[in-house]
Amino acid sequence: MLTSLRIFAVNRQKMSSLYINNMCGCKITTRLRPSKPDVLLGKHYSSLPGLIGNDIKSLHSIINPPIAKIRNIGIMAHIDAGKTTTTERILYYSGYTRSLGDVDDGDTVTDFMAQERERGITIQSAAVTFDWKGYRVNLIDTPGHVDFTLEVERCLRVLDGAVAVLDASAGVEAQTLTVWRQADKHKIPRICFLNKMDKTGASFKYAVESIREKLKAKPLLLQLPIGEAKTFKGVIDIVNKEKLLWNSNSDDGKDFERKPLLEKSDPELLKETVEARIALIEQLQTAIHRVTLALTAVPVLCGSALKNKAIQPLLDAITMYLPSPEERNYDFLQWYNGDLCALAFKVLHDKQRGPLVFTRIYSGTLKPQSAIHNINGNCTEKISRLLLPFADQHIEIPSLTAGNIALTVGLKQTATGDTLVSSKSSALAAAQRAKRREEKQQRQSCEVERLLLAGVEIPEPVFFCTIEPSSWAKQPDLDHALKCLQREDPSLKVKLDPDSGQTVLCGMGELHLEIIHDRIKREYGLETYLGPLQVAYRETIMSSARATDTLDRTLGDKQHFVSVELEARPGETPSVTPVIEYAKSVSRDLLKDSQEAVENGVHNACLQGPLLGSPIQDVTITLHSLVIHPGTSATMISACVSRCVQKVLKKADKQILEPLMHLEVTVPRDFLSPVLADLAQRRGNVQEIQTRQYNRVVIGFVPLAEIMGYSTVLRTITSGSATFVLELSTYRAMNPQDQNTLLSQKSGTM
Ligand SMILES: Nc1nc2c(ncn2[C@@H]2O[C@H](COP(=O)(O)OP(=O)(O)OP(=O)(O)O)[C@@H](O)[C@H]2O)c(=O)[nH]1
Repeated sequence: MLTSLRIFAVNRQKMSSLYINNMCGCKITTRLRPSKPDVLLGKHYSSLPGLIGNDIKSLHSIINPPIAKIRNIGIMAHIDAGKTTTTERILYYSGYTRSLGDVDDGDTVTDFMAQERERGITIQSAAVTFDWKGYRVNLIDTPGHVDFTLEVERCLRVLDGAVAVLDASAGVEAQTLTVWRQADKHKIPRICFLNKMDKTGASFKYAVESIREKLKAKPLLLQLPIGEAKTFKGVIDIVNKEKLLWNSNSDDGKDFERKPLLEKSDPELLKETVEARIALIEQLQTAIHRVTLALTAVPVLCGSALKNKAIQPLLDAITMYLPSPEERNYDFLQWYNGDLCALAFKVLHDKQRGPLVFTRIYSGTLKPQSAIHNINGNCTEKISRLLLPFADQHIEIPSLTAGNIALTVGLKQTATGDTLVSSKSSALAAAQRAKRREEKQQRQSCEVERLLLAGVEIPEPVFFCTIEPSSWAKQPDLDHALKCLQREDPSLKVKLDPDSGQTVLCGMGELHLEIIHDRIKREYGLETYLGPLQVAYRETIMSSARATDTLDRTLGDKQHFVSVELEARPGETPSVTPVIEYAKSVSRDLLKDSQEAVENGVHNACLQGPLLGSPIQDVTITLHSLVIHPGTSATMISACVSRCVQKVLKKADKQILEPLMHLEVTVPRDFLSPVLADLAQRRGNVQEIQTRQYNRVVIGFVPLAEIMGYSTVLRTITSGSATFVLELSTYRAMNPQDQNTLLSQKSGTM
């Protein structure tokens, strides 16, 4: 369909240098954009069979390509594996950028997005649309840092396929494993790209072996490298028995002679052979596609993004072997019967255009100037404009069908992770269909969950700190900024400290909170002060206790009377919220009206434990007796229960739980000793030291409280040669000595 299109060009503006270094050594860079000479496409590359010609931009004007021609893919990688460089090359070869960006020069598309941010126009790389040989590819950004694993997970849910970029000199690394597991969870077909084949230490064999051993995946080698490290020149296409060389000086390389079938001497034989060969290759490619979709094997390709080698075959593999949206089995689609069902997977705030919502359409059609119903928010909103996020241009379009990624303008309530349908009645009809087709025993909430695509579990934040504006007058502006940021990022929690009245930010890591702080300044122009970073502890009890409490109060002409007796004991199974039980002696009739108030009281009391005021977990509360006089308000019932729970928790043996982190440090062997000595001082527990080529990988556990600011120390003791990945493993009971030290510190007696 050809339509006249309105194009919003996103301005590129040169900005001054900004460099934020974070805990794990990954970086956000924006620097002055130097003008770079255009680099020619690899001349020796020839396309694989079965694909449409080279008219890369032809689909730019096609708004709704056939669904079979759509690929929604993501690139996942360990820090520094080359995700950005590979993305840059992909955008260049697909024709949407005219010069090659370089992460080391700070002039990549990602950088220009950060520049946009500096100007207050928040256009980030949530998704970039481009076309490759007749296919529409939506490349969805997946952040590489562990602080953003939630964001990775959210993005994975809108992908139909993914490319795992590996550093060929390191093979599978910690973060590759994490995102691989997440992709397993969402059953996403993948291909592996062994990048950095030009790098010293690059080993195709080693990297392939690590896929087999660490990812427990079956590698399907589609290519072999021609040379390794300094001698890397190109790849062999195993399926088509072709050499793809990017070095113009070595164009031969045939080591056996082949006698060609000639048109002149054997026309019939030649025709038959060509047909048979095409059929064979088609069959092979279908088989590769099939096993990739079934997740029984992973096609493996290799190349060097930095040296501009083997990116085009990677693009071909994306379109050939990764699935189209209609090949994915999305269970919930049956409930919608072709009606609109879409997922808002990223919300951005643009100063000019207001909230921009990136949306994946699963079924039905999205149209501007139309109302949609947000199931999570239970609200109806209007989309004013619909845009296609083509690289750095946003194209206004009249409609978009299932399988596509759209950028919507006008949705003011929608938050990241919300499910959008055409109307409330459509949501109800879908719920009815789900109900009818499900077995009767299944609970209503399961049905609703299935209808809501937003099934991402948000992990509890491990860090928190207070945040204050420069003056009280700015507090409403700060509240507004935090509200917007929370809509974008559900892993950011904001609460009010009940004692001090201060605003508290809770996040997934040091970097997460640093970035929030930075964004408040850049995007909302607010100077704020962060309090010291604190670890989110939890509390539990180690013994049972019983207590009673009575509340007898007259307010106005009303008398409120509650008497309660309850017991707290350590929970049998881990649970972050208290398990509530009712003894037989408690009247069921009385409970009918007061159960909600009782449970609110228990939950409120468990938010602040008696030792540090941290949330209580792994506890069971049993209500043994409850007396309520008629006319007593729910607030009074909750207040009495809450007070009694606090009393009983104080009586029991109390225990602080601290976050224990899983740590992986990759360090050159010469620096192993200082790293181990330093970890020993941090109450670290080393489980294993692996050999990875020239490096050693230290794997172990360390309490979060001991690892704050680790990046600076690690950089110093290893001369900047080590990297590390930190991830929450569990909450662990502190030993009595450490617990006493912590309590003394907190109470200021130390
Ligand atoms: N030798 C070599 N270096 C590469 C290659 N691809 C990327 N690099 C370098 O590796 C470093 C990291 O590259 P990026 O593209 O920023 O990697 P990334 O995975 O996006 O990194 P994060 O965003 O920090 O996770 C840069 O210094 C790149 O120049 C490659 O094919 N060969």
